Amino acid sequence: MPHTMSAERMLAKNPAGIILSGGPSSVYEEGAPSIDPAIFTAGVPIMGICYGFQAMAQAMGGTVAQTGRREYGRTVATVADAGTALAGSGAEQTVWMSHGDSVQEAPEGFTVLATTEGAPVAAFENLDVKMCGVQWHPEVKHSPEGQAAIENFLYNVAGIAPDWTSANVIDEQVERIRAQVGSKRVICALSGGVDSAVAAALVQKAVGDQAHLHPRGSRPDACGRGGADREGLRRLHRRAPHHSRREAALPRRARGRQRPGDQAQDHRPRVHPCVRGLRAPGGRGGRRARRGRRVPGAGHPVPGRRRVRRRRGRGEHQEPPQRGRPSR
Ligand SMILES: NC(=O)CC[C@H](N)C(=O)O
Repeated sequence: MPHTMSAERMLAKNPAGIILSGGPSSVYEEGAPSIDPAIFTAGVPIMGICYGFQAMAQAMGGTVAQTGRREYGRTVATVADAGTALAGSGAEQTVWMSHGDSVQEAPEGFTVLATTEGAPVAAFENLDVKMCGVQWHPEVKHSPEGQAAIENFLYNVAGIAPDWTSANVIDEQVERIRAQVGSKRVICALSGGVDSAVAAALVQKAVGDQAHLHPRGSRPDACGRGGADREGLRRLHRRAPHHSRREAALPRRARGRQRPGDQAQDHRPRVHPCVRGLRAPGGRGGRRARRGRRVPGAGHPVPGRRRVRRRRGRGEHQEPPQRGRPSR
């Protein structure tokens, strides 16, 4: 979320926690990024990192100043009291620093957890208001215990359950698709790439026969440039009865009889007519489509007629065809 967002709008998203990130400004400068102070009294768990830590300190009544003791890079933090936010830490930990300002005094009610040479308050927490912060950067690999600090905030300060799995994501998306589609029907164009294949699989799982899958070529195995698993695409395709029926209604030559790689003989429609009808101005068999020009979203063009004819008529004495547009 941008720092300019009002607390009201942030809270409308029902956040389980907020992390205030770092940034190059100084909180005491005029025009420095500020956060709607109402966010600090809303009861939402908040973690501050570097600039975010300083912004939180200032907003909660602490002091921030430039100390002249800039710290950059690997730094040793002395952990006097690991508390909850640094639980699991030893008496010292290596952290990655990048700051010129420091929190001089922690806000009232906050426990100072760690210090460094350049930062008298390098980490603090107040579990009553579910807030904590660190002067260093736990989000980079160079802070070896940074991940633990972030997990401590999420699980133990904010109390968020670590129950995210990819299976949940599928169920969630399926539910959302069902709610959005209702009893309507869906056209799902398959490019042969991974994204559209995943989207198609989700749509089909959600609404079954209400989904009409349209691979870019007329056969599933003609799809794609090797991005998606071909067998998977074939399976998806088999489960889409509407496509087969639609395909059966196509003229035989449009159904794809050519050998792979035989471009000149490729009479397949560049996209399924249903999709082309939606996308291309002039629709099915339109002039733009036949000339071998690109129709937005219509896959690769087959060679234009003119080029095919030139090739056929080429004699020994003639110049070989030039790439690009033939000159007149
Ligand atoms: N990386 C940061 O967030 C820097 C914060 C602040 N500008 C400082 O130098 O202390």
